[in-house]
Amino acid sequence: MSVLIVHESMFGNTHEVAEAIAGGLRRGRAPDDGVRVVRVDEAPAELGADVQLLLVGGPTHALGMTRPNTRADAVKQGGEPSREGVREWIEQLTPRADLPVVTFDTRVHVRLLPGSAAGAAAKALRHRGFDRAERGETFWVEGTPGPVAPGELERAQQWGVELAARVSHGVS
Ligand SMILES: Cc1cc2nc3c(=O)[nH]c(=O)nc-3n(C[C@H](O)[C@H](O)[C@H](O)COP(=O)(O)O)c2cc1C
Repeated sequence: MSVLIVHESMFGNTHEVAEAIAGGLRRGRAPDDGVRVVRVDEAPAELGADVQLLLVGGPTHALGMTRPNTRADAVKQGGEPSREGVREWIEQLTPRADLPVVTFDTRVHVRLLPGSAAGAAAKALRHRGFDRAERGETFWVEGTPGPVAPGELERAQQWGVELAARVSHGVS
């Protein structure tokens, strides 16, 4: 089994979460099996046949996935520029209806602030033809630049362990 974790991150928080999930997946699996963490602007538009689980993660911007204007805003606030985001990647991705896909995101914990990049990405993936795409977890950050809130990286790692078990049992 090979797991591909495609993620977008402007201040590094979603990247830390992606690495923690990868750590959990590796802990839950044989050591030399493939778990790859890839930035969205280096991710392939065609997924290899070896990919048996796809995780897609990104920061929540303006209640959903990032857009060019929200990314420009993040860069003004000190974020790293990115050629494209999860939204644009999904739009040109060759669909695989059979592939289990689980999304995740990062957000700030503000009361009554709705919206999640994970929810929006799962919907966009299903619309694109990934019939098995589902919304996964949200991980909290303490402000726009971060850091990741206490305990969230441990929770991400634990989630990775659970995802590994799910796939290796063939349930997904
Ligand atoms: C332009 C912009 C819009 C944002 N909008 C939201 C939002 O609607 N809801 C939210 O919870 N967080 C929002 N945030 C905070 C981001 O979710 C936070 O910066 C992100 O989770 C950090 O992840 P990263 O380090 O991987 O970029 C916004 C941040 C920026 C820069």
